[in-house]
Parts: sequence; structure tokens; C-alpha cells
Amino acid sequence: MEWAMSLLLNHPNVLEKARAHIDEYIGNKRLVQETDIPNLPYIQFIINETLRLFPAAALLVPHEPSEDCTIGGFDVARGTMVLVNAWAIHRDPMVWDDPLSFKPKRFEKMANEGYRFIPFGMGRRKCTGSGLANRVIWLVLASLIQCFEWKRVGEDLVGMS
Ligand code: HEM
Repeated sequence: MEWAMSLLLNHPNVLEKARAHIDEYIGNKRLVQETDIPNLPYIQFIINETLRLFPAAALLVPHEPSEDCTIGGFDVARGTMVLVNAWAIHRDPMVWDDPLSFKPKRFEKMANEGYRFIPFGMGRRKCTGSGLANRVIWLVLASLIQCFEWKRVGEDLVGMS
């Protein structure tokens, strides 16, 4: 969550757009709620873009093949520890346009993220809590945007290290 807020503070235009969407769709008579999620996709794009640049589990969790296999041309023996570097995949210029920039809008055109956006892993052992996690993050982030005015204290960007 703090990554998303920091990125928003460093990209006030994105924050402004998110606020405008909330103002337009919900206004200020009631709080954002779970049923608003499908109607405000831009908030989800911000969450995705944050998880792309700063995946919570940069190397996912260690896996091991139950049989000898070949991955990307490499022979991998059964039982070998395999780490998937989601951090590197999420920032790979071969699969992302302008990968280091924070551009939530890029998710607008992504119908199928394929294998390049994997903050929750993929396949049979994918995070079982991804739906819950996304909803909770969505509600917290949307509430923070709806209820408060946010800006940096000075000109300096919020550090992301
Ligand atoms: C932003 C929040 C979260 C992130 C980024 C995250 C990420 C991940 C990742 C990367 C894995 C490993 C996938 C793999 O094997 O490659 C995982 C597994 C798992 N996560 Fe999450 N997770 C989050 C929240 C949650 C929540 C809220 C729950 C439960 C309520 C949860 C439950 C699990 C479980 C049970 C597994 C193991 C699945 C399996 O091995 O079959 N996670 N998560």
C-alpha cells in the first residue's frame, strides 16, 4: 500500500485522475465500497502497475520440478530449486514498453497479461488470496484517495528505495 501511495505522490497527475474518477462516479455523499470495483478500473490499474514495479514477493516462492524437465532450453533436474524472478520479468524491456515508468494506463489494453505480470505467481500454485488481496488493497487505496487530499511536503520525490 505504501508503494502505491508513494508512487501516486510522485505522479500527481495519476492521483488527480483517480480522484476525478471517484468524484465523477461516486461523489462525496458516500464512501467507496466493494461493488464499485468493476466501475472504477483505473484504481485497479494503479494497483497492478504498483505490483508490477514493486512485486511484494520479488522472487515469488521457491519451486522445484517433480520430474526432470526443460525450462527455456535449460535442463532442470527433478528437485532443483527454481526461483522465478518476477521483479526482472516485470521490468524486462523485451516484454514491456518503457518498463521503468509508472503508467497505470498500460493495463487498460492488457486483456491477457500472459506470463509477464505475475505478482501472485501463476498456474496451480498461484496465490489463493489474490482476489481477497486485490479487493482489500482496492478499498483501502480508493478510500485514502476519496477521503484525503494528498501532496508531497516539498519538491523532492518520495524515495522508493
Ligand atoms: C498483495 C498481497 C499478496 C501477494 C503479492 C501475494 C503473493 C503470493 C505469491 C507470489 C505466492 C506464491 C505463488 C507461487 O507459488 O509462485 C503466494 C502464495 C500464496 N498466497 Fe499470497 N499474496 C498476497 C496475499 C495473500 C492473501 C491475502 C492470502 C490469504 C488470504 C494469501 C494466501 C496465499 C496462499 C495460501 C499461497 C500458497 C498457494 C499454494 O502454494 O498453493 N496471499 N502469494
